[in-house]
Formats: sequence, structure tokens, C-alpha cells
Amino acid sequence: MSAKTLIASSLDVLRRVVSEECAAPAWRAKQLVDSLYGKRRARAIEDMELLPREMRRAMEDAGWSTGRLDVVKGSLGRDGAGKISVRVGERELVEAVGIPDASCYARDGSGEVLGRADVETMFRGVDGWDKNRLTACVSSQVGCAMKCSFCATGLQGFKRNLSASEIVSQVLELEELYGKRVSDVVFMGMGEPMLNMKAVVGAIRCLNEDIGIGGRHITVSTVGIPNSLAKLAKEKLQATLAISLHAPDQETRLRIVPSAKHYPYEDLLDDVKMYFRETGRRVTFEYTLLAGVNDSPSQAQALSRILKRKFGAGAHLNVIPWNSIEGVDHVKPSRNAVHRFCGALGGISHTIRRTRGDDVSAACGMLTGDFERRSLGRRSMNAEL
Ligand SMILES: C[S@@+](CC[C@H](N)C(=O)[O-])C[C@H]1O[C@@H](n2cnc3c(N)ncnc32)[C@H](O)[C@@H]1O
Ligand code: SF4
Repeated sequence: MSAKTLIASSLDVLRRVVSEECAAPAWRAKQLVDSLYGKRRARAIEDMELLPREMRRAMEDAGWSTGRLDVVKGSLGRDGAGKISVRVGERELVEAVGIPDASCYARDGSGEVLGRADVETMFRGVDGWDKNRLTACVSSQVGCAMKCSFCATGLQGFKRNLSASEIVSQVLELEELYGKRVSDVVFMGMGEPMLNMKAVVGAIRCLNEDIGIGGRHITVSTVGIPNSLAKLAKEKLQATLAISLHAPDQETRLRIVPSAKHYPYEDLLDDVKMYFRETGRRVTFEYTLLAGVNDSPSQAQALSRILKRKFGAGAHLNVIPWNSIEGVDHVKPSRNAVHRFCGALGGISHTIRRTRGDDVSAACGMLTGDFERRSLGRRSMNAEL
């Protein structure tokens, strides 16, 4: 990774690069933006045909790169959901997922292929686009330190934060592979976005202002980090906030979300309420449903009571039946259990998340970038915690 990446740099920074490092007129900064995110996107500075050759050379000499990422491998689910592994450092890989329209399907079954060209050939074999929507699920960290008991990323441990450029580039790579513009971005891949707020906010601004993805089509999902929501509210983003709640009370939450120890349930909900008041944005709660842990009708009733007490009609619940992960001691709830739980929610607005890409381990909580983890070794990843 180069620290001097043009992707996700603000227009002010790009203007400075153009005028101070390239001795070119400031209006060239607009062409630089077009070269990064416009129709003819350049993967490397040398390919930026809109810019004079001397200017490209000056940027390279000053140590700049675009920041585009290398796609190492990919796999495609039957429903067209595709997972890619991108290299973000010498020995680090993270995963990102493309989730097309629900009407899509993969012409050629799944399977894993190596190398960008083969991944692109495979991803272009997605048919059945209806509304032309493509959601990018991006990672914000290499691994995650939060250790939620049901999540493959949490099992992996934490390595480092991603930069804004590394986050945005995941979206650019998915757009290029599918040959489609991304319509929605969800920060639901690897990592806890609120532990990397500066880069996440920088990435959101770039996705919104430079790439043109509507703020309301960007969702940040967080397990809840003390004091982070007040800071996020100050950023005045249009993005939607999703809180991974998973329980109707502190005791149940503590069983599955170790970090809840530092953030009592009521305090979390009070902070969410403050965020709701400050931003006027509807808050979504996520609830990963685990058989025998948090899926009983009485737990749904308790959840309904507390959400109504705190938010009235203003909360929405996303119920996510657990996606099984090898070696993890949880049980997926039956269809009946999911419907019984939702039936007991007593009028709380909710949706049951349809699992996408689970046949290629691309669904929620299944991302790891494990390829490199094996060579790094779990001990070395955890050593940096
Ligand atoms: C992987 S997390 C990343 C964002 C953030 N760290 C968080 O927890 O909200 C995104 C969502 O996936 C959910 N999730 C994690 N593992 C899951 C699994 N195995 N099955 C279903 N949902 C899962 C999380 O609870 C969270 O709501
Ligand atoms: S669910 Fe989110 S916070 Fe928990 S371990 Fe997974 S990525 Fe981290």
C-alpha cells in the first residue's frame, strides 16, 4: 500500500498535487478526478490520457499512485453474488462482495478462480439484471478485534485499519468486474467501521461526492463503540446507520458480543436515540438470529417493548438468520423459528434478510480473507491486538 494514493484524496489535496507538485494549472484537478472515477478510469497514473505526460511523470516522481487494488481471486454464487479478495498490503488480503439485483443469476455455476482477468470473465457471466442495482459490501479493517461469537471475521483477530483509498477501491474493483455502476454501499464486510472512523468518513465522502453514490444508499453497520455515535453525528453524513443489536437485553448480548461489556445496553440505545435526534435519520437495528440464544418469541416481545419505549415507530429491525460458519458453536434457526420470532415483534417494522452468496461464503459474517491468514498464522495476527 502506498500512503500517497490519489483515490479518496479530497479535491483540495488533488489541487495541491496539481499546482505544487506538477506545476500545472489548478483546473487540471478536475481532469484528475475524471481520470480516477469517470468513464475512462485509469488503473495507473501512466494511463491517465486526459493529463499531459509531464504531469503524470511528476506525480509518479513525487511518489503518488492511483491506489487501485490487485484482485487476487474471486468466486461467484448461483445468485450472482460475487466475492473478491483484494491485496491491501504485502501479506494482507481483504474480501468485498458484490450483490446484484435479486433477479440475477450466474450463467456458469460458482467456483473459485484466481487472477483479475478470470474473475472478470466469471463476473460478466451474471444475467437477469432487472433494476440494475448492484450493492457493494465493503471491508473497513483487516480482520476485527470485536470477537462476536457468531462471526468468521471476529474469529480471525485484528491486523490493521484500511485507508479510505483501500475502502473506495473495493467499490471500483467490483464496478469494473461486473461492468456496472454500484448503486449502494454497505459497510458490512470485515471489520468494525467505528474503530476506523476517519477513513470510513473519508471513503463515504468520496463515494458520495466523487463517485456519485447517493448518501441514502450508503449504510454503515456498527456493533457499537462508546462515544462514536456523537462523533459520527457531527460529520452530518446522509448515510444510514445500522446498529448490530442482536439481543433484547444486556445479559443476552454479553453472551455473544464480548465488547458489550464496555457498553451497557441502555447506554447504547440512548446514544442511538441521540443520533436519531441529531440527524433525523431513521436508524436500523440488525439482529442476527441464533437458535436457542436470542430467537424465542418472549425475547422478540421484550425487544419490541424496549424499541417502542425508546424509539416509538421510528426503528426498523433487520432480522438476519445466522449463516453457519464451520467450527463455530451456534445453530442456524429453523424457518419456523424465524417466523415465530418475527410474529412476536408486535408491530415493529422489520425485514428478514434474504441470504445472498452463502454458497461461496460471501454472506454476512462469512468474510475472512483467510488466504493470507494461513501464511500469517493466527498468532501473528492476534499479537497486534
Ligand atoms: C460482519 S458485520 C460488519 C459490520 C460491523 N462490524 C457490525 O458488526 O455491525 C455486518 C453484519 O453481519 C452480521 N453477522 C456477522 N456474522 C454473521 C453470521 N455468521 N450470520 C449472519 N450475520 C452475521 C453482524 O451481526 C452485522 O450485523
Ligand atoms: S460482527 Fe462485526 S464487530 Fe462483530 S466480529 Fe464480526 S465484523 Fe467484528
